This record gives sequence, structure tokens and C-alpha cells, in this order.
Amino acid sequence: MQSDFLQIQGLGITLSGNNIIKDMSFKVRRNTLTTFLGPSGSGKTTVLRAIAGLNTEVSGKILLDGEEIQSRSANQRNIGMVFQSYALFPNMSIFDNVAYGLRVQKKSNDVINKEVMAMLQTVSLTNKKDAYPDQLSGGQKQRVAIARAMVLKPKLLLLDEPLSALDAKIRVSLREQIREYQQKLGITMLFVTHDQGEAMAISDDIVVMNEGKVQQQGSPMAIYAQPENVFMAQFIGNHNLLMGTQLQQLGLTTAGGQTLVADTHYVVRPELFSPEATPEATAIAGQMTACSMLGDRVQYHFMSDTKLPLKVELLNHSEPLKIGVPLTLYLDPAAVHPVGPANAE
Ligand SMILES: Nc1ncnc2c1ncn2[C@@H]1O[C@H](COP(=O)(O)OP(=O)(O)OP(=O)(O)O)[C@@H](O)[C@H]1O
Repeated sequence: MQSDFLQIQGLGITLSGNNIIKDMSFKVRRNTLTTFLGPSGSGKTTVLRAIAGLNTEVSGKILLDGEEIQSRSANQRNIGMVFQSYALFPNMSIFDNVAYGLRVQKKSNDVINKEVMAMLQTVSLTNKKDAYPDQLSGGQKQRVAIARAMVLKPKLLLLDEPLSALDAKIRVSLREQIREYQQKLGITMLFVTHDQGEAMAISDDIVVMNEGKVQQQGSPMAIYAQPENVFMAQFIGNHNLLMGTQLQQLGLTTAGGQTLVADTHYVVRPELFSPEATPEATAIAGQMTACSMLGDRVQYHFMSDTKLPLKVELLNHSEPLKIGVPLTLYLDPAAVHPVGPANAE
């Protein structure tokens, strides 16, 4: 059983006299990759820095592996950190960059050599050990920064937007490699990103933040399929956010297995509409008014005969549906998810 390895209890953070984070609590399980996801300014970096011991005005408790660490200085916490900007030493070779922390710890040359070479092998950079940072690509530099942090075997590795400075293709490849290192070496990682695709792809757990508050924590699947409030429904993925009354006008009487409530918000993901009937589904007559090609899927704007505009996405495996021609879409009421009362917005 994975225990709660990192526990944040009633965390408060003040920066330049502003109370940025108030009474925040969440847990991170051992040997998992947990992502902090949220819009710009939501407080992700601020909380990460507080865990690392880099913020001064912090209240509440931070427990790591059962021990309270909030009063310890940053270098007494056994926490590693990787930044967007790599922060490598430009005048040191790649080997020396990775060896730096072990030298500070006064490890023997034999141990340093063995551990640095093993770590360079993990990040596939043994052939670059004598090179200098400015001879490496951005992705390689970030792998050195990750190796430099991992070689110290920290209890927790914090990664603050580590992929933001890289181009799209390298981002995808490096995020998969980070996930591989995490699983292979059994490290607990806390990873900050504002890219939900990135968070969905690599996380065991996602902590979604907005305006200094945790909005929801859960697996990528749960975050997507069962948003707990209106912010979550709108922030994650494409969506139709509808009132119970609007769904009633479409002919639905239940949603998510419960009686439809007129003044509650519901979310319907665009890919849950189907052009094919099933016994459970409600038929919705209308027509497509626009379409755009997304590659693997086609995104449509649909207008129901009751004049409700809906976003619909269908797999791109057949002829696109015709615009302006009457057609019927089907929606299984079990796929409609309640996200809270109207006044929760
Ligand atoms: N030194 C500071 N003094 C005062 N306010 C600050 C300071 N640093 C950050 N803030 C504020 O704290 C809030 C959270 O900032 P933070 O950098 O943690 O957000 P973030 O979610 O990491 O954003 P981004 O994705 O843009 O990096 C923001 O409103 C920001 O303006």
C-alpha cells in the first residue's frame, strides 16, 4: 500500500505582505508522480518553493515521510529541485555538474565515479560526460539537471515546469523519460505544469490549483470524468457546461444515474455524443453548423432543434457529417456528470 509520503496540512504562505496561500492541505503518495496543475498565478510555484524550504513566511505543517520539516532549512530537507532554466554550472563538465552534490557531501572518488556514471547511463548521456553545458541541446541540459538532482537520492524531487523551455517534440519525449526515471528508480516526484496534456500523460495523481486553493485532487481519469465543481469542468478538457433545465429541454430526465435537477450545472464531454443509437441514449434532433478538423477527431458545432448549441467531437474514421443537414445525435444520460449548483460558479 502506498502511504501518504508528503502531507501538507493547513499551509499558509505570505509573500511581500500578501497572503498568497491560505489553509491548503493535500497529500502525495510514496513513489508516485504527482502534478500541480493550474492556470498562471494559481500558486503552484509558491507551494513548491515552500515545500523545498525556499519561502520564509510559511505557516502550517509539512510532513515528509512522517517527519515535520517546515522548520528545517532547505539543505536539511533532503529534497531535490529541477528548474525550467536547468541552472547548470557553465564552467563545469557534465560529469562535474552531476558530481557536484556528492563532492559537497565529501563522498569518496570511487563512490562519485560509480554513482555519476550510473546516473549518466540512466539519462543516456555517458557519451557527453566530458562536454560542457553550452555544447548540449536544451533537452540534454535538462536531463543533466535531473541527473544532478537524482544522484543525491532525495526523498522527494520537485520539478518546476521542467519542460517549458523546450520545443513540442522534445517536451513529449522528455516527459516520458522523466516518468520512466521516476518508475525505474522509485522516486516520489512533484511536478509543476500549466499544460494539462502533460499532466494527464505522466501523472498518478493531479492536484489542480486555482487562486491559491486546491480545486480537486485525483487520478487523471477521475479529474477528467468526474470534475467536482464548475471551475474543474471548464478548466480540464473540452466541455459543454449545461444547466439541468437545458438538458430537460433535450428530453433527459436523469443524469449520471440520478434525477435531473433543474438549477444544477452538468458537464457533457464533446466526445460522448454519438451518431449511432443505443437503447439507453436520448435522441437529440438538430444539425451541424460548423466543423473543424483536429486530425484524429473532427470537432463540430451542433444546434439542437430546441436551439441549444453543443460542442461535439467524433473520431475521424468516416466521411465527415454534412453541415446544415437535419440529423440526430444520441447521448447516454449516464455520461452526463453533475458539477454543482448554479450559484457555485
Ligand atoms: N515575491 C512575490 N511577492 C508577492 N506576490 C508574489 C510573489 N511571487 C509570486 N507572487 C504572487 O503569488 C501568486 C502565485 O504565484 P506563483 O508563481 O506561485 O503562480 P504559478 O501558479 O506558479 O504561476 P505560473 O504558472 O505563471 O508560474 C501570483 O498571484 C503572484 O503574483
